[in-house]
Amino acid sequence: MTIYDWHTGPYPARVRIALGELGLQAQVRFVSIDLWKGKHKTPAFLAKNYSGTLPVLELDDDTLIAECTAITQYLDALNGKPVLTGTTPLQQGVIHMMSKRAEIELLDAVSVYFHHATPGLGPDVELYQNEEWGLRQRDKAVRGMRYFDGVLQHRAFVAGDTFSMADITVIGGLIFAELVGLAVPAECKALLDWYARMQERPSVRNRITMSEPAE
Ligand SMILES: N[C@@H](CCC(=O)N[C@@H](CS(=O)(=O)O)C(=O)NCC(=O)O)C(=O)O
Repeated sequence: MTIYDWHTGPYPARVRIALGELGLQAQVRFVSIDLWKGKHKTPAFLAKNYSGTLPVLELDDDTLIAECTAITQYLDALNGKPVLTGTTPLQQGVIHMMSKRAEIELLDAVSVYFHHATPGLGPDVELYQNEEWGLRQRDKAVRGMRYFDGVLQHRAFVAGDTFSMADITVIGGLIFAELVGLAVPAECKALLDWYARMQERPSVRNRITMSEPAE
């Protein structure tokens, strides 16, 4: 399997953490796509992912899977014993809901702030920016942090009593928030305590050191 990504990216972190949790790192070859130079928007890469985003998983039969949730779902199902996306219909439903909510209310909101209300990837890549929209999404992301703080006041993990894909998506959101200097409100103690625990997981600590042959 080949993964096209950028080693420090928040969305790529989601798949790298999933690979670490599943012990699949050795089965993956990473190829760097330099999004700071707009290499994710070239015709060659758009042919791999219409959306022009990272990461993309390419299987040995040339199948291409984009979208972090889809890639995680595929990897988690490989050995028939899912540990990240749920083993019962109820778990699968709740994990998918909380992961999607983490995308909408936190991770994607921080991403829009980055691309629209900061220099983002630079003027050659950010061809359209709307600062007001970016600032609104920043405020939405902080509300999302408060929401997940409330969730984690009552449960050990984002979707229940075990670690799941939903935790990985919130981790991605907080990685992106750190990158853009968007601090978690100090009063969000449950979220901050949970994040400190998450950063102790080897899959989170070691995500960037995975072998990284540049393209
Ligand atoms: N919905 C996609 C979003 C992926 C995404 O936005 N990836 C970022 C990579 S990173 O910023 O996290 O490194 C990207 O390609 N951004 C480039 C761009 O949006 O132009 C997913 O979940 O995979």
